[in-house]
Amino acid sequence: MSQSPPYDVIFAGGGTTACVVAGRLAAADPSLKILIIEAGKHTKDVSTHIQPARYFRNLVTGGDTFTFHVAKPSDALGNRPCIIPAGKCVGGGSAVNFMMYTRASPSDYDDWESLSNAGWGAKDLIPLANKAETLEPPVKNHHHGTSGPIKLTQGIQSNVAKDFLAVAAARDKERGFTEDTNDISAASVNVYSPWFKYITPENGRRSDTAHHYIYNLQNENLQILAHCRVKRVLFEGDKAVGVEYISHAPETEDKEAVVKVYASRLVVLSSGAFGSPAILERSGIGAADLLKTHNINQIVNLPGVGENYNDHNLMMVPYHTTSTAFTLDEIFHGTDEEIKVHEDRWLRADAKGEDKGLMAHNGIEAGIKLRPNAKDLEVLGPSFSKRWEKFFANKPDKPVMWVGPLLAYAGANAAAKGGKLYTLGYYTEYPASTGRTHINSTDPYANLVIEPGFLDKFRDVHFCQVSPEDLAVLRWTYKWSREMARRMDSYRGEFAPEHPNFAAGSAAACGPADGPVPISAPDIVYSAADDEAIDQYHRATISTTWHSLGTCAMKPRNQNGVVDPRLNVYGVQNLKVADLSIAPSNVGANTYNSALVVGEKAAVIIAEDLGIKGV
Ligand SMILES: Cc1cc2nc3c(=O)[nH]c(=O)nc-3n(C[C@H](O)[C@H](O)[C@H](O)COP(=O)(O)OP(=O)(O)OC[C@H]3O[C@@H](n4cnc5c(N)ncnc54)[C@H](O)[C@@H]3O)c2cc1C
Repeated sequence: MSQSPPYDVIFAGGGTTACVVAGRLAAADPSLKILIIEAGKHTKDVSTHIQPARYFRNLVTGGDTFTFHVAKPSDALGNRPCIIPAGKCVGGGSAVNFMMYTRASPSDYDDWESLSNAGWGAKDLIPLANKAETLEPPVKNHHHGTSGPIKLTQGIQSNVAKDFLAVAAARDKERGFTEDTNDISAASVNVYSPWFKYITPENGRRSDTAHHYIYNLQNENLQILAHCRVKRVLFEGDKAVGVEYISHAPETEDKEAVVKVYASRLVVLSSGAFGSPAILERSGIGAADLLKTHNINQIVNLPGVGENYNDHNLMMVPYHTTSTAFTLDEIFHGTDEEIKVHEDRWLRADAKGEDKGLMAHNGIEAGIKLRPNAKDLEVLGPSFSKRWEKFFANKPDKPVMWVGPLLAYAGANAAAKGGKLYTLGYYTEYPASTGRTHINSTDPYANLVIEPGFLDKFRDVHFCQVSPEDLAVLRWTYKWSREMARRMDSYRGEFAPEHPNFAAGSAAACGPADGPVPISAPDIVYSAADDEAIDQYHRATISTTWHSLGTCAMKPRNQNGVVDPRLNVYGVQNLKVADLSIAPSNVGANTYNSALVVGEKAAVIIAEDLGIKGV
């Protein structure tokens, strides 16, 4: 065991939120001694992170910048263990994500505030979302930031995305069109829209928090230890005084060295929805029974730690397309030589000021935050109506699903190789089912016990019922999105291996096609057997949307809360959590933006606590 000199503040985890908080504090008070301890590697100027279109290949090739969490097999998913990847590198999720820009609905943050969290409502947090971003040129609604560190790209280049919006305009006049579905008003939900991207327009680089809050600072008092995994928090009595970590840094002579490092003012856990509750449990903060099972000395009995796991349920449904369709297939699935052509163009363009081409793209340019209309609610039927009435009906800014085209095939089926495909993606914005994550051992490298709860309802040790409302919205959206897809000019049929297994002769049978059906074509009529095939398909296929949150919930302690509204862990001193694990309930959006918001808010709170001005 070795010791090192004290820091003022230590961050356990150097992901999306940590970079925002540490960067803001360091910029406001350059004398503050900050240490960030990150399990993964540095990402500064690393091409596979900064070149946007690389993201899919990073994910499927199982790169070293992810932790691939393996969940427990579940009946609801046909006994399948879901794999839930999370970013593992400086910048965390922001350095590996799909760069799709979306903001939570105002009512999501008001829901957070209503759980005794004064200062966490939409009126408080939307200004912080604006503080984090730059949208240039600004859209007319003035609901975006114009001088924040995180840069956004607008505009549609792809014929596939244009086709999607053209079908919407011709077929679904009721829902309409907006230039900006993230203008934080209910009027922009259930309306088709172009989709912004977390890509810097001037240089075609990913807009992550590592480069835009941390790597751009020249400050020797802000140190980052990469390749180091925090095992537990160190306490003197009930006061957090530091952390113990294991170093795997290539420069460390004694690999596996266990190091203690001390913070004189604050320890912040920022290891994400899986990492932060695990560190708490290994430190003796969690449910008493669990701590006892693992022979961990109990510091605080806090049964909410690791509970309240939330995510979204994702489907990626592929369609054949034309040889002239604008897709990223060559970068997603091509050979190294094919990819190099795109990389060379991206690099060359810097010098010549030219367009950077496909490498500067994320392939997501249009979509809708979808709500069912009256006719759709009839189709959705009684299994969804209770949930609709209770949760959605009076909150018109809450979407039920997100739907939009991804300009590529996002699967691994060899039969798709060499072909051109696009995907219609959809995910459930607020699944009724939730889950949990807990440690299985005191070893920080051991797998966690994760029950994400996808499609599970009324789950206890004896009984599991597949959530009828979650299945109903997925079934409805498969049909809805297929009607959109088959009218797009770029449509050339379904990629059948990744659609439901409809019986031969069914009106819903899938396969290649010569072209789209007319806009006015009748919708496909599905039989009861077809519906069953769709349900089986969803149970066999749905996955994480990589939007894990909620496992150290900011709620009252007697409601399974873990942190208070100033992000302090209940029952101890000098210990906060700052990442998406603190979200008390789900948000109807991709979650990078909420991580930025939590980061900006945490920076303000910590600056107030430490007496730092100018954050
Ligand atoms: C593949 C993928 C695609 C996504 N696509 C989008 C998208 O298009 N749009 C969008 O809005 N959102 C997207 N997201 C979600 C978004 O990126 C995340 O919600 C967000 O980054 C989470 O931020 P966080 O700070 O809570 O955690 P993270 O950014 O995950 O940071 C946690 C960090 O802690 C580190 N850590 C964990 N345990 C330890 C330990 N014991 N010791 C030291 N370090 C530790 C991890 O390595 C990680 O770097 C995506 C996420 C992923 C993974």
